[in-house]
Amino acid sequence: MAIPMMEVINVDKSFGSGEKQVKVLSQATFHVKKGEIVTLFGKSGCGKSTLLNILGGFEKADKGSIRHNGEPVLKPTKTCVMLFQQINLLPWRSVLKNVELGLEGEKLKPKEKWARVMDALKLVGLENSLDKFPHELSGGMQQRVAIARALAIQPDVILMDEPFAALDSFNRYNLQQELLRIQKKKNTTIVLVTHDIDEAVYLSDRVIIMSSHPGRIQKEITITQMKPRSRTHADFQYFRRKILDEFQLSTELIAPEYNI
Ligand SMILES: Nc1ncnc2c1ncn2[C@@H]1O[C@H](COP(=O)(O)OP(=O)(O)OP(=O)(O)O)[C@@H](O)[C@H]1O
Repeated sequence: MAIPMMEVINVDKSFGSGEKQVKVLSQATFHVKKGEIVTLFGKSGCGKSTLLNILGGFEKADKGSIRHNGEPVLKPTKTCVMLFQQINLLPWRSVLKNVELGLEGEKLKPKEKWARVMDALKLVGLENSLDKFPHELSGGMQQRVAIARALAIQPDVILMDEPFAALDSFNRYNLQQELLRIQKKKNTTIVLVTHDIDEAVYLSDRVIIMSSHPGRIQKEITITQMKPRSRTHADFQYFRRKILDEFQLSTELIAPEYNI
């Protein structure tokens, strides 16, 4: 059997010490295959971001192991990049320079660097906005720049922590659609954190449901509806309901935009 792209095995994590110690993750185990979009889904505070940070090597697990292509993850690397809800563009750098930032420190010939940056910018549809500065862009466009910066690095895995949460629903829907297009083209592996049920069902191949206090993997739900998915299709509603059922939320609550 092929080695999964990412493996999380029996991960425990606590914060604080003594009486103030709080166990945030317990025995978390899951894997992500190449080219999959896997979403960590659960209530606020259940440990989704902590688990994502551990996957990226930004936090250390107390117990258990994280493997990327079979190798232990001990620190952040450029093979696994993180995209945050806060977009973190440098305001004094143009779109082009912000995307180039991801390649700083890499030994690339100028021509190769240009090709990578332009390829990424074309993928997000910003190849004609090279000289614009972040304040001249909408929130959605800024997040596209951040996605281009991540893509230019050509990572194996992109970790996304609620990347579209700050956007209005039009921009969010648009970018979700764009993300699927880009992901399909590059067969990128994505691990996403969200508490937006629509986003989880629209994007994911698998949704990993987490319970709280401490965070555990409660269930994995494979979303078998064909992509691109219609949000109004009965199958889409079926998977939303299936996720809501995990939280014992009644079916009356399955209105669009419902967030856990
Ligand atoms: N560095 C830290 N030090 C102490 N406690 C922390 C730290 N990071 C997270 N926590 C605590 O761990 C718990 C899980 O936090 P985490 O951010 O992983 O949850 P989450 O599921 O991503 O929440 P949300 O959906 O609200 O972002 C929370 O109770 C949080 O306060």
